[in-house]
Amino acid sequence: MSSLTFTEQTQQIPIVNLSELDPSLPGGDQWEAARAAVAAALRLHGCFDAIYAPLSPELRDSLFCHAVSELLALPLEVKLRNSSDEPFQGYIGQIPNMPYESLRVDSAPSPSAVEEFTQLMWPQGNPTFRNAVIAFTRPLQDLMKIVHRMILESFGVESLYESFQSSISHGLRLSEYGVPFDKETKIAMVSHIDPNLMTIVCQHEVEGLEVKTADGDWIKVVPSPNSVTVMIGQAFQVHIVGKFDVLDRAWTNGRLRAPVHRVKMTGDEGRFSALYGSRPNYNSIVQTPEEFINEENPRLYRPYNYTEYMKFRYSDEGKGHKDPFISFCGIGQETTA
Ligand SMILES: O=C(O)CCC(=O)C(=O)O
Ligand SMILES: [Fe+2]
Repeated sequence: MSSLTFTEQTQQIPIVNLSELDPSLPGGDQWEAARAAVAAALRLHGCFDAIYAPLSPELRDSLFCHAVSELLALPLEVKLRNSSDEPFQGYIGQIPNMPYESLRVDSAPSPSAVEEFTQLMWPQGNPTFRNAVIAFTRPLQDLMKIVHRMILESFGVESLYESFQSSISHGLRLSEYGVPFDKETKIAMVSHIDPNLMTIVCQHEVEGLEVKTADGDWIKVVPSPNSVTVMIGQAFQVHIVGKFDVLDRAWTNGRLRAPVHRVKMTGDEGRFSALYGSRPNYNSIVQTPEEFINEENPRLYRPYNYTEYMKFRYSDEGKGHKDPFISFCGIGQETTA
C-alpha cells in the first residue's frame, strides 16, 4: 500500500505525445493540436511530460545500464578533468551532506564533442560510451527543437526561430544520487529554478523529481520508460516575458513560468538521471525581443550577460540575495538581500 497522500496521487503534470512530429516539418493538424497542449502546459506548470517514441527504451537502457554507471564509477581525479570556467558547467560533486555527483558532456550530440569528452575520461577510447551518448542525445535534440519552435509559434514570433537556435548551446548532464543523508526531509537536491533556457529530464526508474505548482503543492513526476520531462528555465522566461511573472513566479494567467523543482528520494535506492539542456551561448546577452514589449508589458528584465549571471548566482554575494536573478537583472522589482 502506497504511503502517498490522496492529493499527491491525483495531481500530475500534463502529458503530451510528440512522437510523430518532425522539427523540420512544422504545421498540420497534429502539430497544431500538440502545440496548443504544450503551450497550455507551459503556461500552467512551466513543464510537461513528453512522450517521444524516437527516444526508445533501448536507447535509454544503453545509456543508463552501461554508459552512465561506467562514467560515474571512474576515479574522482578522472571525473575532475571535466572542468569548466563557468560555474556548474563541468563536474559537480563533493558537496557536504549531498551524495550527488554529475558530469556534463558539452555540445552533445555533436560527434566530435562527445568524442572529446570520451577521450578526456578514457584516453584509450570508449566507443560504446560515445555511441550510447550520441544515440541517446540525438532524439532529445529533435524533441527540444520541436518544443522551442512550438513556443515561439504560440507567441507569434516563429520568424525568430533560426536566430534563436543559433544563439544557444546544448549539453547532456549525467548524474548519480545516493540516498539522501537527511532521512527526515529525504531531499537530494534543494528546490531551485534552472537558470538556463530549457531542461529535458530523463529519470531512470527511481523517482525523485518534484515540481511545485502555483498553489505551492509539490507534484511528484513519476518516471516512465516512454516519456521525459520538459522544463522551462529562467532565460526563457526573459525571452518570453509576462507582465506578472515577477518575484514569486506566480501563476501569470498568461505567459510562461520557469518552475520551482527539487529532487526528493523516498526509497533507499540510489538514482540516475540525464538532463539535456539548452542555454544562451557563452557570454551572450539575453534580451526580451521587442515583439514582447509594449505599454501594457514594459520591460521587466535588463538585457543581461548569461555567463556573468551564472557567476553572480553562485557567488557568495549572489547566494545572499533572496532572488539573485531579480537582483541581477530585474527592473523595478524587489532586490532585498
Ligand atoms: O535529477 C533530476 O531529476 C533533476 C535535477 C535538477 O533539477 C538539476 O540538476 O537542475
Ligand atoms: Fe533543476
